[in-house]
Amino acid sequence: MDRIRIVGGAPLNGRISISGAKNAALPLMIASLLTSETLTLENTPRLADVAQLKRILGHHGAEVTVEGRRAAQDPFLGDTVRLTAAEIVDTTAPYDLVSKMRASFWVIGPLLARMGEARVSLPGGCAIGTRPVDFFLTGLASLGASIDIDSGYVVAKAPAGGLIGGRVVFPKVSVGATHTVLMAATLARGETVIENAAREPEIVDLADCLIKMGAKIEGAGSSTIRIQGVNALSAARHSVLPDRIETGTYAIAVAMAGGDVLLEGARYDLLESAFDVLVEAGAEVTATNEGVRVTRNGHGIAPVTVTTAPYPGFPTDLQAQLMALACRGKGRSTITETIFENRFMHVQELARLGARIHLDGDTATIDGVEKLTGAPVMATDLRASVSLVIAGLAAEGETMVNRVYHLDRGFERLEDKLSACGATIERVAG
Ligand SMILES: CC(=O)N[C@H]1[C@@H](OP(=O)(O)OP(=O)(O)OC[C@H]2O[C@@H](n3ccc(=O)[nH]c3=O)[C@H](O)[C@@H]2O)O[C@H](CO)[C@@H](O)[C@@H]1O
Ligand SMILES: C=C(OP(=O)(O)O)C(=O)O
Repeated sequence: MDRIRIVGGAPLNGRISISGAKNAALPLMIASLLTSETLTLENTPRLADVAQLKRILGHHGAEVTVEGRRAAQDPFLGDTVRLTAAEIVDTTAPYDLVSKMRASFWVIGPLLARMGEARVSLPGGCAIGTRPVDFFLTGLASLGASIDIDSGYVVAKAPAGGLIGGRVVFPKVSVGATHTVLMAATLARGETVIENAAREPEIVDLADCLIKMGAKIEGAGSSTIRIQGVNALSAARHSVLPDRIETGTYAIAVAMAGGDVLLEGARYDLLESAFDVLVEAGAEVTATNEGVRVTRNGHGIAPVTVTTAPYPGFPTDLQAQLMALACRGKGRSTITETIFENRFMHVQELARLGARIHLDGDTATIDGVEKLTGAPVMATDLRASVSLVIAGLAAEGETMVNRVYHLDRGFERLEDKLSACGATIERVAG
């Protein structure tokens, strides 16, 4: 299995091109199941999760083809993916496909809306908490679906004549449940109102694409989304939003290693809360015509106090990376995780590099150290893995990050992007 080898100490200088967002590309691809016509998605990142979802959509009958990327112009330019689900050939999403990736569970929304039935295995995904699906089930039930659990599968059936618009009130903000009910409601009869909807930019991106396909949606990006169901959706072309978590990750890497990097194609407006924290930590962050420029020269890293929250709050998907940065802070930082109850798997691995972190329930107290020292490490989820890369960039000597397949789920050619900016980092095949 491949590993990533890093020798720390070099600052980062240059340009990093930001890819299309994993967490936007996945629901957008799933939305292709809502129509028999072709959905064309530009700027789709090359990631293991995207490849896995291609397999899942293929299982349901979608033909997925990739128009070649213009590699000669920009090796990081995203793929244009064409998805055509002319017919749904199977409404069951089996365990062996769904268990590898949580977002694949979301096919339940389009399958149920278009075919009137779906049988979908309970999902897998990053090991960061129990991650139940109760909001999805009550949400779909509010659109008239009957729901049963049978041998690890959710069996959902729409009433005769299809789903019926309804009022869905989520008890807690859920990105996945909002995506799923939003997709299902586009083909339901009448009006659906989603209250306490997730406001993440990826929800807005999905809604924008659904609107291009003919859906009638108002309020995406706010807590209340209104959908008027239509009879059918049609072909559309849409460009996937830039990845704000990849953006934040490289911004934190620059804050950690020092240097001056232009994050090309990044959107400042998608990540203001995290940029505010980085400025507090001593980085300079500037929105430019080409993206976002991040620098840290001369100053040390100041400690931070941060609590993760749904958008527009500080994202849980940057919590591990920020913790790596705080390990080199001059003083005590506090990071509270409010979204997932078990998202601290990076703590014991950061400790291998010399970090001093104390965990108490949902709060980590980090006492910054003068130096981190390279070591072999291994992470059990995507963002935890990249936090170890960030720590390795500032550690003395060699850090070897094992189980790289987690990184490949969410970061496109991470080692190439960082080494182009002067980091000593390489993939070791094995
Ligand atoms: C592919 C994708 O986009 N993944 C993102 C998505 O995950 P995902 O959509 O799985 O996360 P949710 O927003 O649903 O989870 C938020 C919280 O709600 C809870 N919950 C959720 C659904 C449910 O039915 N019942 C329930 O209790 C979860 O356990 C969690 O505590 O949003 C998370 C929160 O921003 C991000 O960390 C993930 O990167
Ligand atoms: C938790 C994540 O992914 P998933 O929801 O697919 O497990 C993530 O992107 O950080």
